[in-house]
Amino acid sequence: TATTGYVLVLSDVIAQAEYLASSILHHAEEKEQGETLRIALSGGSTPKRLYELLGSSEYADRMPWHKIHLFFGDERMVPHTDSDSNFHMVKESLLAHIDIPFRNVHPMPVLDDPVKAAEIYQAELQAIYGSDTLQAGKPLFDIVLLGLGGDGHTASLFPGTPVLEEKDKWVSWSQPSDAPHKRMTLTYPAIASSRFVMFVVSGENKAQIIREVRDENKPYPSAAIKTEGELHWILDRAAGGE
Ligand SMILES: O=C(O)[C@H](O)[C@@H](O)[C@H](O)[C@H](O)COP(=O)(O)O
Repeated sequence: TATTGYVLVLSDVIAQAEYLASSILHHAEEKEQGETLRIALSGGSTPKRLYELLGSSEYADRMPWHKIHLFFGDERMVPHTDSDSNFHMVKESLLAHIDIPFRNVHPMPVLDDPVKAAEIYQAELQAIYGSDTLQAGKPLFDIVLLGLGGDGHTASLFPGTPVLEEKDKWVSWSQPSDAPHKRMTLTYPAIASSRFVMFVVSGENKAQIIREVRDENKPYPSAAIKTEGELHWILDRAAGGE
């Protein structure tokens, strides 16, 4: 079944972050008492502005953080204190500024053995999901935020890496040829078990790859992203063009 969704081009990265923050607030407020909103956060530089906005006076006290669980779509296998760590970036830009229950934040574990680390994170997801198998109609995530690399990668699903073939595991790892660190990542099946996948991409330097992924459907890892729900592209004008 074709994935439904839309492309939204906002005037700039500020409007892009505002749109996403208000969208996340809307989805959180929709949740009944006792229900939770599960968000898989993306790493890299683009979403930092959104995290800073969610951690700012404009949103920090308005968000029902007790209802929100934050997961990671991927991670660099470096200590969480390292400046290359996605957890570190999220901690600095968001977690340090909000009052969210500790148990609602789910960083990817970083171990020397990435296979073990992936198993631990999968077990954590399965415990929260309440089953070891993903079920149609029961999404693991409400929202999965994804970025887009110049080589067409997303999360840590890099071109030519074995993790692209993963059909069962929810979490796995990869060693991209040109990336300094091993990576841990959600797999296609885990990302697909979602209500909303939102590609958040900005900057003129991404305009070409977006066209190739979206319009020319070139076989990039990001072009193979599927979701049970809706797939949206939330772009700034520089990336999305007119
Ligand atoms: O850990 C990461 O690096 C990301 O999850 C990765 O998939 C990122 O989203 C893209 O590389 C885009 O990165 P920028 O936003 O920095 O362009």
